[in-house]
Amino acid sequence: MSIFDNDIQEVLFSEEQLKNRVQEIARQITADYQGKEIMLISVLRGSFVFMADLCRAIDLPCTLDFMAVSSYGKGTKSSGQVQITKDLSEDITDRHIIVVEDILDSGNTLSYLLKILENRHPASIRLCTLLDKPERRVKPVQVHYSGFTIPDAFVVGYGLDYAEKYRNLPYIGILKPRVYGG
Ligand SMILES: O=P(O)(O)OC[C@H]1O[C@H](OP(=O)(O)OP(=O)(O)O)[C@H](O)[C@@H]1O
Ligand SMILES: Nc1nc2[nH]cnc2c(=O)[nH]1
Ligand SMILES: [Mg+2]
Repeated sequence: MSIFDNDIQEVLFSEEQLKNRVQEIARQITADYQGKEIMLISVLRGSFVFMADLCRAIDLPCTLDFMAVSSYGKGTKSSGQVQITKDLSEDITDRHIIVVEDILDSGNTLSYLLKILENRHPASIRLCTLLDKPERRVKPVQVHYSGFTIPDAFVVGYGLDYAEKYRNLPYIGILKPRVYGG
């Protein structure tokens, strides 16, 4: 139960389902990178909840860094203009990077971001996204780890916002269109 329940049309993933899937992804990453040290890069702000759960379930030497980009502003459609509002604190040269995202939608954010990071010459770079909305893709993006494929609907919760709200909802749900005037 949450004070936001009334704004949610349908629960897509419960807390339990999210927890189980995050653990599966973490096990896969742990197996794939045996003998290596990895660096997780969380794309703020949406991925902070996923990052917090994922990193604690990965059993590898691991460093963390954060980058902030924004293209949605207060709306439900990508502006197409991706802005870096905070860059990394660490050098990623020769590091094994996993970019951690909450959602891959049009692909505008990640195609832009991955290009920038690749130019910094990491040893390797992979993308881990909790949600993927392939129907909406405008820019192609290669995904290595994906939690769930979802339909074309605006979702909130578990870090994902609408106009900065709902990030603290413990589950992921489809927002009622009346909430954003859709
Ligand atoms: O594939 P795309 O269409 O580019 O959409 C995905 C991006 O949109 C959201 O970020 P947003 O710009 O809303 O910033 P936020 O993480 O601070 O909410 C989300 O966290 C992804 O980064
Ligand atoms: N909250 C939220 N942010 C997004 N960014 C891109 N797609 C979405 C979505 O469905 N929900
Ligand atoms: Mg957002």
